Amino acid sequence: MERDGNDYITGDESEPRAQFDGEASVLSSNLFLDHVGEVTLTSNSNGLSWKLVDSLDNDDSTCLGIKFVSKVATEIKLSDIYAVELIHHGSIHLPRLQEARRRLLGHEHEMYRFVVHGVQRSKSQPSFWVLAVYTFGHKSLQTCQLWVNHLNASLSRELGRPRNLLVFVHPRSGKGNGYRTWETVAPIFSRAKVNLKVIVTQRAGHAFDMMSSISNKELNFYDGVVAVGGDGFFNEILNGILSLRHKAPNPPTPSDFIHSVGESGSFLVHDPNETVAESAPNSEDQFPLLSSQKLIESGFSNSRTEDGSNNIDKDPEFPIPNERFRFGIIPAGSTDAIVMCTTGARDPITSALQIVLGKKVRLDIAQIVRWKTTPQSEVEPSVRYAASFAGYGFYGDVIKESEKYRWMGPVRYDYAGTQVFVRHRSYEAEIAYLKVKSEDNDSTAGGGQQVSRKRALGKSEKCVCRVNCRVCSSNAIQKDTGVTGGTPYSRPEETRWLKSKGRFLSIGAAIISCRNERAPDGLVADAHLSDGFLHLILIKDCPHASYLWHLTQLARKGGNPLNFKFVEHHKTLAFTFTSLGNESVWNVDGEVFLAHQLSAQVFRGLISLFASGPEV
Ligand SMILES: Nc1ncnc2c1ncn2[C@@H]1O[C@H](COP(=O)(O)OP(=O)(O)OP(=O)(O)O)[C@@H](O)[C@H]1O
Repeated sequence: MERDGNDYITGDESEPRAQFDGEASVLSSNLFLDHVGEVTLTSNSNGLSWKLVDSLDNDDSTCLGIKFVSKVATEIKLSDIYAVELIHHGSIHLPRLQEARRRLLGHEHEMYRFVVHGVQRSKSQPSFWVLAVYTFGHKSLQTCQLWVNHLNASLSRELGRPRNLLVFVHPRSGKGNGYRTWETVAPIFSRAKVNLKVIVTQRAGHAFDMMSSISNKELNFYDGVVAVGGDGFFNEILNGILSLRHKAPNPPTPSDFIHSVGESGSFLVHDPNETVAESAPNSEDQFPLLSSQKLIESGFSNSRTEDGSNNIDKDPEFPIPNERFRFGIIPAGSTDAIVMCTTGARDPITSALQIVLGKKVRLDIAQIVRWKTTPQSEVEPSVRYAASFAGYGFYGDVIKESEKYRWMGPVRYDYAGTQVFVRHRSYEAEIAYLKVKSEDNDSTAGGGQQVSRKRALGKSEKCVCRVNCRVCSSNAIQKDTGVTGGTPYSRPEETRWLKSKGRFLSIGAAIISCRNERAPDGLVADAHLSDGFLHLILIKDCPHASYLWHLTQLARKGGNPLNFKFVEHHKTLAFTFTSLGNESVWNVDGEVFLAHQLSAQVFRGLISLFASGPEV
């Protein structure tokens, strides 16, 4: 069958035609597409498109004279293709009419084949990405090979896709499925030809140890590190990388914060040359290593080799923030709030696809400095980084209680939550937080008049963080992060502290919305991935029934858990906490952290994740 003069002939005989369209080469030929029929396949700089050679060949195109538009995809963007591979000789399934005609003409059923692996957005749940597989066939191996080479060359020019990744698998994460989750997604990485170093952890702290001792040279070889596990496991890897490499001042503190070192507003910087003495790990902290570092004076960590020399001195730089290096998470935990906030789905396949396609979002990180573990303890600063949430009181008690029931799997949180709720404990504390300009007029800031204004504006005013979020890409607050970027509080005369003192059921600092299956909109629905703010949520002591109502709102899609008199919501950049009575523990990204007194600050967009942000 001839079409357009000599341009195209049937798939059985056609040869691919390459043309040059400006800079991009355009390849076109007739092939057979599995379950669709004979198509003209064309590739250009945007991707691949195909058209049925003869629509009459398509069984579905007409019926009793009524024309149907085919629902089968007719194109795929290059940015949605993650692999192309030649597969063995075999059959291509064709629509009945084509099949019958080919049989009649005695054409061979089997042909050479290649597969284009890509992604599609799920129609029912747009944040879920599903695998899309297109198998093309042709009688000539050469033709198939030409297409594979052509597409692979195009893919190799796609920017930002990882080639080398370090993968940590927590085999017992969540319901104990960590390893199985990895086995489900591993083929996606091998098809995409990503080189992997996979480490299955043997114990808590294993990933931290490896990430804190890996040389910068080796780290620079990788395009990123992937955690197959939950939020706590990701936190361990995050801390492993940042604890030795992030050079930053201590969080600012008000002048009467008794244990701040130096004058109010003066900062200490991580000094890699500082001498570090090891002390026994604090067994009550979930995090075995960070708390084991006794830090002298300025209190920051260091890395030393056996001969006492400093690893970092000899090592090339591993800058933080790092433009190239990204973190990935394949969800296998009990809560997986970070994955839900950054991909919109709690789905290992979606996460794996966003990693191999090299998606990128920036994420704010909170630096939490503990000054004392008990009222009597020495000033012993110890640093922890958090990506999603740090909470005290109810949140700390639940995580501490739930540790007793780890054997229950994820339901331990519901069980422990009920027990802690029944006890209804409150804790006396003083919080100081930095006033930021937006608190004066921003409808999202809570407390006092702002809360009533927010109530008046209603829920529809919430600006939820989504793909290509404008808030995250604006540079209104901090142009950059940390000391290099110059935080607004780097000039003490410009800072103003506000205080809240009393009995609290809970104190929470959300870095992101913390969406999860128990709280579908998260604790702070309009928190952003990289707006450079901490959302301080202070829940004052209140009657049991009121607190229950708050929790009910939290568990409801579209609920408004912050719309209560006993709830204060402050957007801030830094805060301090001092316990004044009986004590709870802190919950940092789902892990226990003991602190009688701490200071915290946020670094805008400090790290990047292989994720695209939630679609909805
Ligand atoms: N092989 C291991 N055996 C025991 N514990 C481990 C191992 N590897 C990592 N851990 C620790 O288990 C803790 C919890 O892991 P993870 O966050 O994956 O699960 P989770 O608590 O079920 O999930 P989530 O944090 O989402 O609620 C982490 O702090 C990590 O240090």
